[in-house]
Amino acid sequence: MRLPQKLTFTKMEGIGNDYVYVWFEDLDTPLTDPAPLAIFMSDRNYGVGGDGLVLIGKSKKADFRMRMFNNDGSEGNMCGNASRCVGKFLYEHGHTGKTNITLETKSGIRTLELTLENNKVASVTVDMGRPIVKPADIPMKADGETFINQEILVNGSCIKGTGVSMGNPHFVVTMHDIASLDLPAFGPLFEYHELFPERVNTEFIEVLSRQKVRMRVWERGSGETLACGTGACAVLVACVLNNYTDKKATIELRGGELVIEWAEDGIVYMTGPAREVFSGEIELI
Ligand SMILES: N[C@@H](CCC[C@H](N)C(=O)O)C(=O)O
Repeated sequence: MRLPQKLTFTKMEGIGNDYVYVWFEDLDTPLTDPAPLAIFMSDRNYGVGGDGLVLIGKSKKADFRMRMFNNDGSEGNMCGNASRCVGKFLYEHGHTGKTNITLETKSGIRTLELTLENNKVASVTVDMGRPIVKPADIPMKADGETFINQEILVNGSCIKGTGVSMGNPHFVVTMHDIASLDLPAFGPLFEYHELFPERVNTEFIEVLSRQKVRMRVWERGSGETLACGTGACAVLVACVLNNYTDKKATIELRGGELVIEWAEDGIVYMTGPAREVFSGEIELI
């Protein structure tokens, strides 16, 4: 089966982390290799424009299924901001009337709890699963049970950071002034660092109080984005492990704020908004 000549899409954003969303009933056919489509759709000059592509479809294991691709075509196991947008898309585009939706992702089944205002989705709380801190499972080439505030050598400088996986790998680095950071120069040094065999998403943070942290992110496969939901969860977990914050805090990203809680059941919950920007039809070239 061939892809149709024209695809209907919806552009959505979760605190500025923008993806192109496409509904495919069956996510495995006819799209055997979504990477070129992700690169084309994300292109801000020749495509729709976004940080990547999100495919939504039916699932045999949960209510629905999501696959997400970065703008370089690589597939991410999980995407926090996209999962909130998927909840809004499914409800407002009439795919479900449920406000508690299970979503199959490459990192497991997640639950989306929709909060409605005037029958529109105002915010979504996502069960983001349990954080993984063992370096071998993040994955990170380091021994031991955790990697908390330990030094790594980056371009000749010793930099301390904490490794956390939220279904995808993150490295959290505390700094004094993240605003002046030259991320396009600095980010790739972490993304392609030999310590991370599957590359890494890196969060640069300033701890403002025990309930508030400011962050910027360099995402593997997409570069600097305005926000990263799994990144915000990894930041909260890293801050708790370092005793910088309480187990519930607001994470301030360039595109907006998320409330993250590492609850007593061991699960990390993320709450934030989702917004539809526009829908359209694009001719595939
Ligand atoms: N922006 C996302 C994460 C997207 C995937 C990431 N770049 C990866 O490859 O692991 C989020 O909101 O979590």
